[in-house]
Amino acid sequence: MKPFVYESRAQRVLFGAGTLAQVAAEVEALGARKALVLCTPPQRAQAEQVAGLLGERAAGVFDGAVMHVPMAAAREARAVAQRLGADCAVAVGGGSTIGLGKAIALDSGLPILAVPTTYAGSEMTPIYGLTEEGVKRTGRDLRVLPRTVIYDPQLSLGLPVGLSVVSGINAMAHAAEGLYADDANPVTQLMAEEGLAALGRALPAIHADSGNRQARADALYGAWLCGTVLGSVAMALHHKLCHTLGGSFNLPHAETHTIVLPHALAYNAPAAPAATTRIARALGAADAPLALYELALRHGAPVALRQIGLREEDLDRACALAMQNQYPNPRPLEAAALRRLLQNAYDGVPPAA
Ligand SMILES: NC(=O)c1ccc[n+]([C@@H]2O[C@H](COP(=O)([O-])OP(=O)(O)OC[C@H]3O[C@@H](n4cnc5c(N)ncnc54)[C@H](O)[C@@H]3O)[C@@H](O)[C@H]2O)c1
Ligand SMILES: O=C(O)CCC(=O)CC(=O)O
Repeated sequence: MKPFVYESRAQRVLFGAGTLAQVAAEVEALGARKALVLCTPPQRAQAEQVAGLLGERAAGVFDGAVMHVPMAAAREARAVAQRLGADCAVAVGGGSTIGLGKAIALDSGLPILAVPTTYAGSEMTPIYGLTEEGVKRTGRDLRVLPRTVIYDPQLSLGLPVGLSVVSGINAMAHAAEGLYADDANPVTQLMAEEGLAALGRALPAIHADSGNRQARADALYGAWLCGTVLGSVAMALHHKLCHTLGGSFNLPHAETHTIVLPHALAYNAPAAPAATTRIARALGAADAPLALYELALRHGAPVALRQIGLREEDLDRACALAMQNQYPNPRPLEAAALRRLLQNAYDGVPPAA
């Protein structure tokens, strides 16, 4: 075994059906007295329920979370938190809502308590993303890492099946890329394989029955592990492509991950054979990129960028943007090969190296 560094993160995690009932005690344990509850507009009722559980510890509900965290939304949320005298943010929702909490914490140091209701995994990372003037900027800062996470699978029962599948594959992307990260280590690789296997089992079961509580719990467990991997090691080509496509062309995040992942893995497979074998093993498949393509196709997820609103004439600009400020990647980025990858993802054909 090669020498390595593993940095653990200080977070408190409550996992299991009914754990949301602990939210007020957990806010108190953070030493906070006024929590601003964050959500998207469609999740306002869920956020109001959490505010009800918080009682007098609730400063209010702010429902301005938007995908890719536009700077304007971040500024508004920061101003509301300040105006209401909030000393804590409780983010009830997916990556967009947790991302809004991170935008507040980055500015103010306010602690975040995350209640994830999708499988994006943001609650386990010190990574934030902010979008301004059509460019998504990401960074790492320990101030944005949620201090407490409540994984209550009951809250994800209402996540539509389509969103559940793409969100789960978003999490799987964190683990898959984590397996070939240049700073990967045996501990994160163990979590990555376990996370991939848990989601590989859970997503078909949720597709068959969205009310399957065991599958909902498995998916959250997988999201936890995959998110931890993302938060611990470097991202590579796949995440760079998704951030470019999401931030510059306003494509939906989890769907973009779902479509790009098989193609990014096929691009990297010749340079990362051990990681590719481990992904396949976790999924019980012979061919990792194809297994992920089929997981999406068989469970009703989009497999083509043209299906989610990208225009073919945007592919050249997407390729040029992805070549800028590259993330470390096992296979060097070649513009012509990357352009082919994007064309394949646009057309929705099976992945090819
Ligand atoms: N920083 C990180 O580590 C990290 C990791 C992953 C994703 N992200 C970010 O997260 C964002 C995407 O997050 P997402 O894919 O979770 O989507 P999202 O948070 O935008 O949620 C998608 C939609 O589903 C709704 N929803 C969420 N949970 C629901 C539930 N249980 N029942 C019914 N509706 C529900 C939301 O209100 C929203 O309308 C992107 O901006 C992405 O960049 C960040
Ligand atoms: O937008 C962010 O917060 C960064 C997203 C990220 O790094 C993980 C992802 O692309 O799913």
